[in-house]
Amino acid sequence: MKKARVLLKPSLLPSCLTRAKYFFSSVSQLPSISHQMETDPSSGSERYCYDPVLRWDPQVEDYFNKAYGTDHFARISKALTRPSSYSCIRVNTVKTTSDAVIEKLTKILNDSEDGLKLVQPDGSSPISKCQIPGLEYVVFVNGSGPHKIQYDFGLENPPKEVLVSRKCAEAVLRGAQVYVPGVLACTAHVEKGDAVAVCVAIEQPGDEGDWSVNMTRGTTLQGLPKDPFYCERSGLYIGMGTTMLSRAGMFRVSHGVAVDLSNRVFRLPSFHNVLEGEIFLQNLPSIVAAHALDPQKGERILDMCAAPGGKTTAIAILMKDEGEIVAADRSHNKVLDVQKLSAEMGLSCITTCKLDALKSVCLPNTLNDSKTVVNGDNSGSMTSNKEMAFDASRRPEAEKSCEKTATTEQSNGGDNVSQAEVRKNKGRLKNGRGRTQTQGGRAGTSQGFPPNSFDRVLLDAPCSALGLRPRLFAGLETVISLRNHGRYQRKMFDQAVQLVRVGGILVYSTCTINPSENEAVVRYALDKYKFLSLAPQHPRIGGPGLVGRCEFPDGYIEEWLKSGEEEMVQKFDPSSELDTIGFFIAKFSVGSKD
Ligand SMILES: C[S@@+](CC[C@H](N)C(=O)[O-])C[C@H]1O[C@@H](n2cnc3c(N)ncnc32)[C@H](O)[C@@H]1O
Repeated sequence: MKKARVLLKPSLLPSCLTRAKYFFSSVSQLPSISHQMETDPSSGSERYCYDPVLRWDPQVEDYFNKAYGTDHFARISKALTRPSSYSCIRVNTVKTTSDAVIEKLTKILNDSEDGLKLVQPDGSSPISKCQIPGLEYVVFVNGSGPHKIQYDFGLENPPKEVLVSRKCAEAVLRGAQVYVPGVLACTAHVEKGDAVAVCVAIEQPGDEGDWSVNMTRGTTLQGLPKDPFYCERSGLYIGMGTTMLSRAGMFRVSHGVAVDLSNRVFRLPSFHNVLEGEIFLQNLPSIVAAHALDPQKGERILDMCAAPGGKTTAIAILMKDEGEIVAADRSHNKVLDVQKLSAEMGLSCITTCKLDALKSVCLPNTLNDSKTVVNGDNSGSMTSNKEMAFDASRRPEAEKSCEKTATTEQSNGGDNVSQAEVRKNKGRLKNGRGRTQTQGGRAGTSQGFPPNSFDRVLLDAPCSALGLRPRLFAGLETVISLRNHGRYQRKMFDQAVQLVRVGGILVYSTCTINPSENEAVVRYALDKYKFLSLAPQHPRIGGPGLVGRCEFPDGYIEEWLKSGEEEMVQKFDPSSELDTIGFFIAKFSVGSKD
């Protein structure tokens, strides 16, 4: 067995370890996930193993190599192909406590076969409470891997196989089952109950610089070198399991588990449908982003790109469900997801609306034309509005009329309504239709909000998502598309900055490692809006941002942070000891806008 590789530059270790000190007192028993697996060519283990190489567009790779250094980027790239070695659970403290959740999860794991596999080498529980001050409501469940799977076949006698899509494999590596829609191909004559090796089909380069899997669903595999995708599957085996359906069944039915993957390269518990409403599976940096916003009870907060509502609900819990959070998203269906999650978690301070973040600011001359509607889902928050620091009733009538929130079509048919009607509806909805009954329905459209109408704004921007783990393919992003993400985010930022009141806070976050969407957006913001300044974040467990600039071969110059700014942001590096997704958080204080 080769030795585990050191994942951090030695010079970075002291500061990272200080940051990680609290964290690691709870996640200290994690088996290393950087072991290279033993190989034995004669047994086919070079082929039947998990050792993926993440493919990038060459220019993107070049850009990231310049930004991070070649060795560091190679480590990031490798880390992205693996799941984080633990699951992070945010406890809904409005409903329960970490201790109660730990007790319930322990029982659930003890009662399940899979739970036994998670018990740590020293026999201790894989479940622990986060030790970072202020984050005691976060619970970790350690997983393990990569495990060497005994496929028990040599090259002469290949295993029966099920080939799954990349998306399916990424979910399976995070602990999901292999569901029927994810199956692309299967060996001939597979019957229900057969032992199969599960491998993944990853996009391959085409003749015209395109990428595709190029395989028809239902393809028959023989396990022979003449199989389609034979070479490409090498090193892409994610486990061994038992088929729940015959080959014919897998391609006939539309849903259900295709393979019970009992022997996995990575073992992480699945929390699907577990303790619904009491817990939420969320990456640690996302929880930290909600803390960076530092929401206070009674404040009025805008979450501009809120769906599915992970951060919205985290913010609501930090506010003890007192105040008003407007959770907006461009997608109608996704807004319904936020409503559903809020209801499930029993949070009443969340108002939802469909709103394009690029049109979030409604200017005074549009106010007269705008429609005002009531969000039945927000009936609870209407009550708590009375206590709000930024009380809607104290805002000018013109400002209030700018808002139009969820379920409105149901209450007023989407027509313009008077304020009196609005208030009447609020009361009716509060005592009438239950929150969950609004879910089936509709998300109202907002016309935007007046400038300076929020105490705090979170812009958790749509991004290239190049920090998400595990990721098995990254070839579609080009330097141009990466720049375009940054452009889109800057436009959203232009809106966000107008909506925060003087003295308020704006948090910008992404789940990508791409500096064009992180440091370059911060540079843009600080250079354009002189009234913004970077604010300290608590807790600060991420690493520093990138200082400097990048000159591209086409002459484009991208400016990043200036010296002294790097420690004000949090950059979560997937290859660091924290073992999180790649994530970026910048917090801005809004000074006088004059
Ligand atoms: C990174 S996700 C947000 C995740 C969310 N904050 C959470 O923690 O659960 C980005 C979201 O932005 C939304 N989005 C994309 N473009 C948008 C736009 N122009 N206006 C509003 N939302 C947008 C997407 O629908 C997506 O739900």
